[in-house]
Formats: sequence, structure tokens, C-alpha cells
Amino acid sequence: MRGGTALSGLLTRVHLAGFARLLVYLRPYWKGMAISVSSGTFHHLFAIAGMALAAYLVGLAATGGGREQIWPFLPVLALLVTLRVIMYFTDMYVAHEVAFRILVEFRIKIYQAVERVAPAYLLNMRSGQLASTLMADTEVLEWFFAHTAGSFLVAVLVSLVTLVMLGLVHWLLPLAVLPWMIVLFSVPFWLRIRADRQGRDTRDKLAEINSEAVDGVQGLREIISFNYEKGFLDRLRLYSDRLGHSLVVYGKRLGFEGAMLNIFSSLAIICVLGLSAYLIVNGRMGYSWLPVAVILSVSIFIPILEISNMARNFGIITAAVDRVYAVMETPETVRDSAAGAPAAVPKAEISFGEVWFRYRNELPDVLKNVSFTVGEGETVALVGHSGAGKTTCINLLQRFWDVQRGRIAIGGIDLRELPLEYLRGLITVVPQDIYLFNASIMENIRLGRPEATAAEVREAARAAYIHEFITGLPDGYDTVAGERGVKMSGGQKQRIAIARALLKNSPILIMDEALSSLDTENERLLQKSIKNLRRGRTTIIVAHRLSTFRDADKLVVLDNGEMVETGTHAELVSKGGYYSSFISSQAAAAS
Ligand SMILES: Nc1ncnc2c1ncn2[C@@H]1O[C@H](COP(=O)(O)OP(=O)(O)OP(=O)(O)O)[C@@H](O)[C@H]1O
Repeated sequence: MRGGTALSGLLTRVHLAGFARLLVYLRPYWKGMAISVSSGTFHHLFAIAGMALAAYLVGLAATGGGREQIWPFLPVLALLVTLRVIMYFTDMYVAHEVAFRILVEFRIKIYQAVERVAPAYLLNMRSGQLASTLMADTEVLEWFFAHTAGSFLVAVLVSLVTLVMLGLVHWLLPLAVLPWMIVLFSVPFWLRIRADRQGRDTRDKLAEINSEAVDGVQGLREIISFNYEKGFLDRLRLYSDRLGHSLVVYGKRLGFEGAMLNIFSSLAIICVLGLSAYLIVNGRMGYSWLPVAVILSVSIFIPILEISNMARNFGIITAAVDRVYAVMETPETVRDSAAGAPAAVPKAEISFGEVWFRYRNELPDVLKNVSFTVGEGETVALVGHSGAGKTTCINLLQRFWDVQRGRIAIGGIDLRELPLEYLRGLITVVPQDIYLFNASIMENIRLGRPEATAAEVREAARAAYIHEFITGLPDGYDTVAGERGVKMSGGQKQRIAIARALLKNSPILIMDEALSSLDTENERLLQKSIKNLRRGRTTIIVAHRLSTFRDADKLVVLDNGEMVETGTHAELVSKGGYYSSFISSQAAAAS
């Protein structure tokens, strides 16, 4: 029992801490919140006053009151209804406006958090889960900001004022209602531990099914070509069933809570009716006040039921808050602790010195004592079988992770001593999979340097041998690229990426060579554009093609995380060691 109490206490603290963190976001919007809470309170109070007045008039008519007694109240009734409508509109408008402004801030904060921890974090999280946090969980927070935070205060104020109004009818009546109010208010809190668990469970299951759906869309091509539709649908069905089960459990508890709330509020109204009857029989209350007492006692419970309904959803809200904060509070993979940019731009010379690296402590080393240098303006190709550690080298050069031992330096300066933004400004990456945004081709290339003029963008496109292709499109540079835009071949996309890189004009270039081969014309144009891009830059290429090996000034051959050989293609072939058998095996595999 004591354990249960301690657990419940702990959960309450966690709960409150979660909500307190959310309330901080309301602070800048306190004026909007104040307007929303007062209009919400008056909206309810005008409604209750209108109903009480109508009930009083019915009571008056039933006990023989004449027209001349009733008529004067009708304009008051009309005024109350009009005021109620105005207040309702103000409340809805302001509460939603505040909620959406906060949500925009939240989404931006989550994106910034993701950017801060990317890509290490993204590699460990399914994109559907992230989408779920970004969209669905943030949407749940809208519920909190627009319908919970202010409404809670409104409901408390309205029930208290209505209780006072009931007391004005007869001072004994509030006593018949108060105990039930307390019981009713506490129902969702008794069931809260279960609500929390179930809320978390439904959100997790929802995130799971979102991940599956995103997987299904992203991997649609593979699903179709491998005839995996049935298998995939079975998986989707399994996850849907799991979500369904979780929702049924959640629904059962909601139903149980709802039933309890209705029973208690009905009992309270019966008590008021009984007490009123007793007071009327004893001549201590006028008969015409009976309908007013009933209406007021019903009205007290409307906001309390609203609060209870909100509290029933606290489980889902807390789960969403937890997930949003989990993203926002994920620690950075690397610390940007450099004091400032170096006084002079470092020489574009890269050195790996006795580098040891593993992705996580519990995993094996993927780079073991790797040392090599890339001189200024030189091109070095990283060569090796899949999993040898080539991509890891370029990830470390961009400082997505930090090395565990040894050092990587640019111009003799350890990467950890350079501010991250400065470091990433020194380096341009041309990846294997080029992502084009749903924007014009002009904007897609301009990503390389946002302030570039249209003439500079065209110049870069010319040097990347993609200008003619672009001008041949119906809308030229204004043609929309990306998912919803014009379809481009792999080679064309790569040349767009090269134009981007040319525009960025950084001294160091990292290229992850595409594995797929292109048709002769595309390949020729690509090689020419790469030549333009490499000119004068220090380049590291994750290389897969013999032509690239031959062209490079130096090869760094990796095997299972170790550097086994280094030298030019010709030197290594004549040596007849690891590299020469590597290229023979590549050639054999290709033929
Ligand atoms: N994010 C990660 N977390 C854990 N291990 C990883 C991660 N990324 C890569 N590895 C592991 O590190 C090793 C080196 O991988 P890396 O991607 O650097 O090889 P690679 O030579 O670039 O291979 P490929 O040519 O197939 O891209 C592999 O064993 C791989 O499984």
C-alpha cells in the first residue's frame, strides 16, 4: 500500500513536472490567455444566468405569475444570450490563436533539436517515429494549449460562481452539492496511473504503425519488385491490431470513468431536488425557485465534467509531452565547444592521426589506428570492401561523431577546436543519394549559397554541365524539382548537386561516389563536371570505380577498419598486394 502511494506520489510529480514544463510556453502569451480565460468564464456564466432566469420565469408562470411580471425579463434574457455568443466566439478565437502560435514555436524547436543531434540520432530512430513526434504528438499539445490549460481555470471559476448562485437561492443547497463535486473531481485522479500507462501505450502503438506506414511508402519499389505486398500488409495488420487492442483498453477505462462521473452528478442533482422539496414543504423556499435550483445544480456539473474529461486525457497528453521532450532533450552527439573561428582560414590539408573509433561503447572498433594525410588540392580515394570504414572516415571528418582516440585535423587544427558551423562551411559534401526539395531548380541549386544571384546559379549549372538540361525544361530554372516536381535521372540529380557544391565554393570536397553506373553520355558529362568541381580543392572520395582509383593522387585502402595500403593506383598494382587482389575481385564480380 505504502509502495502504491509512493508510486502515485512520484507519478503526480512527474505529471506536474510535465505540465509545468508546458506552462512555461504559455508565459509570453499571458495576455491572450487572460482574455481567453475571462471570455470563457463569462461565456459559461452568461449561459448559466440565462438558463437560471428562464427557469425562474417558468417557475413564476407555473405558480400563477402574470405577463406583466414576466415581460420585463425577456430583454434581459435576449441580452444574456447575445453576450454568451460574443464571449464564446472570443474564447474560441483567442484560445486557438495562442495554441497555434505556440505549436509553430514547438515544431521549430523540435526541428532545431533534430538538426542539433543529426545525423547520429536519426540513424537510431525510425523516420516514422520522428514524423509521429513532429506531427501527431505536437497536435496533442494543441489540445492542451487550446482546450486544457485555460479551460481548467475557467471550469473551476464557473463552478465556484455557480455554487455561490445556488447559495443565493438557499444557503443550504450548496451543502447538498459540494461533497459530490469533490468526489467527481477526484475520479480521474484515482484512475490516473492506469490512464498514464494506457495513454503511453496508445501513443507508442500509434508511432509504431506510423513507422510501418512510412516504411511502406519509402520502400514501395522494393515491396512491389520482391512481391512482398502480402507480407507487408500482414505486418501492417498486426500493428493495426495491436493499436486497436490498446485503444479498446483505453476506451474501456474512459467508459468506466464516464459512467462513474454520470452516476455521481445524477446523485448530486437528486440530493438538490430532495433538499429543495424538503425546504418548499417546510415553507423555507418559494416553489418558483425549484426550477432555478435544479438548473444551477446541473450547471455546476457541466464545467466539472469538462475538467474530468480533460483529466481523462492527461495520459495521452503526458505521453506526447514525454516524446516531444525526449527529442528536444536528446544530448548532442558532439559538443560545439570551440571558442571561435581561427584567426586565419586553415590550410585545406587533412590529416587522420592514429584514429580509433567505435559508434557506441558496446560495439567493436570500426576504425583501428588509421593514419593518412590529404595534401592541399590533392584527391584521395578511400577504397575497400563494404563495411571497411570508408563512410565512417567521412562522417568523422564532418564531425558527426568524435574520435575516441587519435585526432583528425584540418590545416593542423584539431576538428574539436573548430566551431561546428565553421567546420561545415569549410567542407562540401556530394552524397550518393541527392535530395531535391520541392522547390524550383534555381532554389535547389541556391542551397549551396543562399545569397547567390541568378547569374551565379546559372554559371554554376554551366560548369556542372546541367544548364542545357535545365533550360530545355518547360519552365527552365523555375521548374519545380523534388518529389512533386520534374523527374530527373540519377546523373542529372548528381550534376545538380555538383552545381550546388560549386556555388558553395568551399576548399574541401567530400564525394560519396554513386554505385550505379550511368549511360555513356551521362557518365561523360558527370565526369567533366566532377573535374570542374575538384579543380583546386582538397578532395576525399569514397570510391567505387576503377576510373576514379586511377585518377586519384593517392589511394587509402581500408580493410576491416585498418589502413592496409596507401599509394597511387600504379604503385599499388605493381606492388601486387591487397589492392591488386581487391581490384581483381571487383573486376571478376563485375564481369
Ligand atoms: N550508425 C552506425 N552505428 C553502428 N555501426 C555502424 C554505423 N554506421 C556504420 N556502422 C558499422 O561500421 C562499419 C563501417 O561502416 P562504413 O559505413 O564506414 O563502411 P563503408 O566502407 O563505407 O561501407 P560501404 O561501402 O558499404 O558504404 C560497419 O561494420 C558498419 O556496420
